[in-house]
Amino acid sequence: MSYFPLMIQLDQAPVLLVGGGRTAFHKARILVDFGACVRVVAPEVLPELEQLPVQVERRPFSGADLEQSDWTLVVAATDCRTVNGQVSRLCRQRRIPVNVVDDPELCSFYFPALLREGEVVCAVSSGGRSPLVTQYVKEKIRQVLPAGLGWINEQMGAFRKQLKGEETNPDKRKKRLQDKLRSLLESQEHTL
Ligand SMILES: C[C@@]1(CC(=O)O)C2=NC(=C\c3[nH]c(c(CCC(=O)O)c3CC(=O)O)Cc3[nH]c(c(CC(=O)O)c3CCC(=O)O)/C=C3\N/C(=C\2)[C@@H](CCC(=O)O)[C@]3(C)CC(=O)O)/[C@H]1CCC(=O)O
Ligand SMILES: NC(=O)c1ccc[n+]([C@@H]2O[C@H](COP(=O)([O-])OP(=O)(O)OC[C@H]3O[C@@H](n4cnc5c(N)ncnc54)[C@H](O)[C@@H]3O)[C@@H](O)[C@H]2O)c1
Repeated sequence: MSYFPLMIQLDQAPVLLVGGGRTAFHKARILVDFGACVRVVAPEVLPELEQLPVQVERRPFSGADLEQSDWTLVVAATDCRTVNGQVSRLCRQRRIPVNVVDDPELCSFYFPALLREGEVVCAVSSGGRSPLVTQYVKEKIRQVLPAGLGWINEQMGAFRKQLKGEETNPDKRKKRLQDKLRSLLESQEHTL
């Protein structure tokens, strides 16, 4: 079954990251970028990972790490399939969403390919089949996005909030929103 693209608020969310190497660093940067409170548990931790705003515990993973069952997400990113598998199994028992970087079958969530323009976020997944496919689709989408989409989105958000208090007729409101978006897009084209 395909994975549902859930847009979840991760600001201040507790996330356990098991592993401190190259892939863990890659995942940590994404999680930190979305405001997560990441705890890294690994015997070795890359210096660049340690320099991120994360909490580091220099030791091997222990089942006790999952006793604190309020993890929003858990990522298993060690180079040991046995440990990654153990993390996945314990998380599933506790119904904690888990990502396993070396086995798509053990993931209850994937990291998508991401495009961000301000608060506009586009996420692509290949269903775990091929990250290169997600990268390809992401780049194709990037090519067709208008310049200044983040700014346009903010302008639309402010206008929509103002309109809610002014226009009670939903059809008229939608028409004015469509006109506003069209004018913002045209104004951006003129600035190119
Ligand atoms: C999209 C992206 C998000 C991110 O992580 O940021 C992401 N991987 C990215 C890149 C990438 N990963 C790998 C390569 C090398 C080429 C290749 O293997 O194809 C490249 C390309 C590169 O390096 O440029 C290696 C790799 N990846 C996985 C395995 C294990 C396996 O499949 O067996 C192996 C083999 C490990 C080994 O060989 O040892 C598994 C997963 N990788 C996923 C996500 C999840 C599926 C998402 C989906 O549904 O597609 C999933 C299932 C789990 C997860 O990690 O969430 C990010 C692109 C971001 C961007 O560029 O925008
Ligand atoms: N999902 C992806 O996008 C992706 C991309 C590349 C590689 N990978 C996979 O990621 C895995 C890790 O690759 P890497 O390059 O990050 O490895 P790495 O050697 O750079 O790092 C491995 C990390 O695992 C830690 N570790 C080992 N045993 C541990 C334990 N018992 N408890 C906690 N931490 C432990 C080590 O201390 C180290 O920090 C590989 O299996 C690789 O196949 C996935």
